[in-house]
Amino acid sequence: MSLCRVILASASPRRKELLQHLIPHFDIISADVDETPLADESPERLVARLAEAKATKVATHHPDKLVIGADTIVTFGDQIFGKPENQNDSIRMLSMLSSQTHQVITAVAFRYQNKSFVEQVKTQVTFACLNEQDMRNYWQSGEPQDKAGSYAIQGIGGQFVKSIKGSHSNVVGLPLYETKVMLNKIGYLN
Ligand SMILES: Cc1cn([C@H]2C[C@H](O)[C@@H](COP(=O)(O)OP(=O)(O)OP(=O)(O)O)O2)c(=O)[nH]c1=O
Repeated sequence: MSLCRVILASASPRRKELLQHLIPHFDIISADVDETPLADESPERLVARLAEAKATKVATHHPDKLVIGADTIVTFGDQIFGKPENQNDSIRMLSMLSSQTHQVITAVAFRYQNKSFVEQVKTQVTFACLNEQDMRNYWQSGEPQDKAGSYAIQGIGGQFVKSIKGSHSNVVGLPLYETKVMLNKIGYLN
């Protein structure tokens, strides 16, 4: 039996790497949840609901642990971009993001002692102008497939980003500063 007090409810290698900056030892149990938005669900409601659903799913079997779930989405106008379904979907998203500013929202949910704590963080990202060939080549790299909005700021997709306003780690999938504040609030890092 593991002696770790914390479980990260995520299959994302990025979240694992980021959380390692705050907590030396934790277990990982991924939580598979249906990420389809509900009818008329706002981006803020969606991202919070999914982060909480991931944490709760794992916490059901581990009530004595701090379980951390997270979800990241990209919003542009009234559109919500999750992971691309295929190359056309990726090109559709990136074409809309080209030369524009969009928002990345990550919600972080803690499930601890039968209570939920959810925070969300927003980062503004401004893209350079992308042409069709850039987007096709990018798809072939394999990077956009499992990323919200179809890009990774921490990888090849970083060259599409002219500027950001707000937390960089939030775009990658776990806002480090805000997560640390949450850990402090529940007394974990004190
Ligand atoms: C915009 C952007 C997203 N992403 C990633 C963060 C998330 O891992 C992913 C969005 O999908 P999520 O559903 O938030 O997470 P996930 O399926 O990867 O992992 P899990 O649900 O098991 O926790 O997109 C980047 O890595 N870089 C970026 O620049």
